[in-house]
Amino acid sequence: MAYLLKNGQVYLEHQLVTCDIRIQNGKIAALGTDLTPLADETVFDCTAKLVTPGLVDPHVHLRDPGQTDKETIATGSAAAARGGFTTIGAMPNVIPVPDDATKVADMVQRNTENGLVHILQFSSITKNREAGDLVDFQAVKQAGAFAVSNDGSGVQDAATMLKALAGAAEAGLTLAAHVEEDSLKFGGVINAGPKAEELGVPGIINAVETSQLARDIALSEATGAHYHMCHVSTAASVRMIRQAKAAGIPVTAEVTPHHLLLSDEMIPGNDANYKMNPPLRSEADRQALIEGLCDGTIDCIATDHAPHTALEKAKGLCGSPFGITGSETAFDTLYTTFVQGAQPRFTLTQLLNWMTAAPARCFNIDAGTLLPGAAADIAVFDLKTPTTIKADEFASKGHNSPFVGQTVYGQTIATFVSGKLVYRKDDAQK
Ligand SMILES: NC(=O)N[C@@H](CC(=O)O)C(=O)O
Ligand SMILES: [Zn+2]
Ligand SMILES: [Zn+2]
Repeated sequence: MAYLLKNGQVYLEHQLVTCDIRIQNGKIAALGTDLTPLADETVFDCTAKLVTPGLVDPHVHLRDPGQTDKETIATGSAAAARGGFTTIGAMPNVIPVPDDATKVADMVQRNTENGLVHILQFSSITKNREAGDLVDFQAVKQAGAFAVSNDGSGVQDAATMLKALAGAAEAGLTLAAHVEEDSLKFGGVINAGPKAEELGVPGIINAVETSQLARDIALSEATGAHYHMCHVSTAASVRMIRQAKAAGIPVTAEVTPHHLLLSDEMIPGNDANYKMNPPLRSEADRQALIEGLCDGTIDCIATDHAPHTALEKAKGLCGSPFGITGSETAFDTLYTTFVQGAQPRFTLTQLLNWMTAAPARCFNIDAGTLLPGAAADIAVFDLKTPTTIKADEFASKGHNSPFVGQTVYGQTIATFVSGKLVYRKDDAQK
């Protein structure tokens, strides 16, 4: 299929320009004003719409294989497409864990066969994501892994982390770290603080994150290996990353929409849709995350889309698993609060950079540009029409989102992956 996207507000190399985009053979064929439709082209009127490189989300959980009651590659990638994402990184906490060349190759094939968007596959860092043997990083890279992570748990042993960083760097793979010191967790379910006391539930202290981050920064310095921190949640972490970067240590970091938008004070009660790992922290932490993103300490935004079943999430703060969905609410909630809101904190181009080129840079992904010759991975957003987030409209199987019921701007109108229309709002509504 060939398309001509007419007259959009196009995010092009860090600027917004009004222009047309010609899509031919899965690629951006031309940009220009007043391009005349060719005979084989379907014209899309994008007047007053935002047209951007498809969003890049380096951190999602697709649950497939192993927990397909929560999500599948098909539903998780459809959720990504509905959120405007065209490239996602799939975490390896599936069953079996992709921890060798055969299992990674199998995942890559499943992702290609069942995915609606480009799905990049993480291998684990250690065998079965457990203490013990490291994965053969060269082998999993050859099998198609784009990065390594034990997400869902931190690597508890320092020597293992040292060797993992050195090995991943040697193989040319980014190591993405879930940073959590198990011995300091003490059964916590939300942030330690007044809210946990009010609700009478065990709290998670900041040092669960920062104590391991301090170790990891030291190990990144010792090895010279690139270290990417997943879902930064505390002000102290931001400070430590800022210092590490100033010292020339090759650290990058991501923050989630929910840690930017919510603090533990906003937890309305015993509601598991506010339970995730790391937990929502204090308002001061939230403000530090916003500042860290704005000053370049935090490099990019990643959703940590973590679907769970309604049955599991009905079990309250203490009984339910950690995690909330994010793919379908990331752009509109962030845009509405931080760009379009009464007290804007980001420009639209900043937000788009953090959701396209910046994550692509952290992981060496070839995505996030609309220059001619690039893959036609494109999202079209409506910034003008308010819409209410409804769980029954999610493409994800997971309905565990604290943002349901919010009225937002920035809903996705259309998503193209390699020139193929994979999501269109009008079709979804039929
Ligand atoms: N973030 C979460 O709360 N949960 C994630 C695991 C993870 O990202 O650590 C999950 O897989 O459910
Ligand atoms: Zn994690
Ligand atoms: Zn995760």
